[in-house]
Amino acid sequence: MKQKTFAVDIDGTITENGAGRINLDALSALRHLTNIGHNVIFVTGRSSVEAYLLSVFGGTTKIAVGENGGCITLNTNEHVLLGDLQQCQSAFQIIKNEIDNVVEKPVFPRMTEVVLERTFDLDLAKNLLHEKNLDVLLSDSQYAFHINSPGIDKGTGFQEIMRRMSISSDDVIAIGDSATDIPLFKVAKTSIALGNSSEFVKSHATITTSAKSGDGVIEALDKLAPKLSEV
Ligand SMILES: O=C(O)COP(=O)(O)O
Ligand SMILES: [Mg+2]
Repeated sequence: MKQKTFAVDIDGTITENGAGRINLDALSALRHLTNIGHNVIFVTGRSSVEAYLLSVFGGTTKIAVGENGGCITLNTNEHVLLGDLQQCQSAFQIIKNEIDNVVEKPVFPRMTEVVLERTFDLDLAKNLLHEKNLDVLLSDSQYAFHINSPGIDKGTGFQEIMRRMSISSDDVIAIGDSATDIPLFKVAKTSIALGNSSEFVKSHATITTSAKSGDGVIEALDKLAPKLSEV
């Protein structure tokens, strides 16, 4: 069996969005895939350190993409910064000064991006930054809004891992729930949108599940099981 690489979102995929509680059956299924020789790599808007720690405690592949693609954690002391924090902070100041209710979300420290509460009109902020010729990226993970550097998203962040690990997109299976996962779907031959995804997100995936979040992960892996024997 050829080794597959699962690129797995966290919030809303293996957790219930907002609460952050892990679906243990889903994590157990991902650990099993790792144990039989596949890669299982978290790709999230959370910090890359949180994702790396989840891989350690969860028993999956010990490398992680965090900050919505802006940062890769390779081990406890090695982080690859793909985004530019200053650039994102400048954009944050601009929208904060001109739009009401633009506030930072209390999250673990970020090295490359700004994370905001979902308390303002994101399209209004996108238009404002476009008028000022600031091409940072604004996105909504359903858990938070993110300001990332131009060209930085989960797809480009994961492609850096694919390059480092010589992983072909033919062997990538992406699993996610929100708009921030669409760039990740695009670098994977197989992509899974969970039942809690919007119709727009589902339209970008090759597989959709009826079950939501972690239960949807299990549903999808059950569907793929015949193709996923030991490596
Ligand atoms: O947006 C976040 O910070 C987390 O969300 P994600 O794990 O679904 O990317
Ligand atoms: Mg998510």
